[in-house]
Amino acid sequence: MTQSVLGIIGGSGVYDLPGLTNPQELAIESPWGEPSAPPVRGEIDGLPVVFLARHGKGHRLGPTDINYRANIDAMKRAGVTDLISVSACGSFREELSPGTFVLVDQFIDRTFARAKSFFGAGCVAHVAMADPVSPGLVDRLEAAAQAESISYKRGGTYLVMEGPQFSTRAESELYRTWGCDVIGMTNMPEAKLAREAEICYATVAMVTDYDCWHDEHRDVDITDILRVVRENASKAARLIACLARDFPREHPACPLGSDRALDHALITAPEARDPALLAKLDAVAGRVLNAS
Ligand SMILES: CSC[C@H]1O[C@H](OP(=O)(O)O)[C@H](O)[C@@H]1O
Ligand SMILES: Nc1ncnc2[nH]cnc12
Repeated sequence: MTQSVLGIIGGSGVYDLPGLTNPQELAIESPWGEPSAPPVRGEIDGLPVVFLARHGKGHRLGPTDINYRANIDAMKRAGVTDLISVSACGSFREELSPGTFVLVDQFIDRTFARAKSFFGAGCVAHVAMADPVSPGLVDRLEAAAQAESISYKRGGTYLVMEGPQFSTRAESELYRTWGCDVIGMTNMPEAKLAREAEICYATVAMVTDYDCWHDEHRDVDITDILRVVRENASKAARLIACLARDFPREHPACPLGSDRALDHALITAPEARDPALLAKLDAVAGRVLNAS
């Protein structure tokens, strides 16, 4: 049996987790570099919870500067089995107004300046990403949103742009024609890396603005985003507290197999593997590497 450890990655405006009892900074060293901040481990109603501020203390890091590999590796080393991203996002739909929480189920990754895999020369792996979000986690987030009377939408496609500049109007219109629902700058490669690390992943995308396509709303700016995020922070804290309270203490097997994503993903023959890379993969891929 694997004990559940709930991980929370807090995005813009979410720099700590009120309600975490006995919080302690973990001094985790990752072979992938520096995480954005030391993960903080505590408990909510007896459930172990690990919080990480994605942009670091004082929002030190922009979306391209974040070491996504170090963050996910650190969460894996902290024992996280199930990971929730709490993120600000722009909306591409009239009905997804600021304040709505979107439980996204798809991503389009338009980022281009980030390390996107733990694997590569010396140990190649290809994990499935058709369904990037763990449906069991979304079920629990939905139940928590209902219990807390938080306005939410289940399902939606999150376009991940490189940033840090917001979209041009032409880009915003283009993403709408693609059927995207929301836009942000951080959930990729985070979701891909969580999958490689066999951690179940889901996103709560908190709508803060209408980007720049809407005739009757002014174009997105940072002041508006931070105002809405601050208004939403207590809702996000209630959602997480409710999720944690009702979360199974034994990690439930992911129906998609996210938590066993490496079972058939490694393609490099054992004799062709690079020992230096294998050493860095001890946490992320130890389960399968130690078995073969
Ligand atoms: C602060 S405005 C843009 C910034 O906010 C979102 O960050 P996060 O996903 O960490 O909440 C968005 O992705 C951008 O990085
Ligand atoms: N409109 C927007 N574009 C990209 N990232 C965002 N984060 C919040 N709003 C955003």
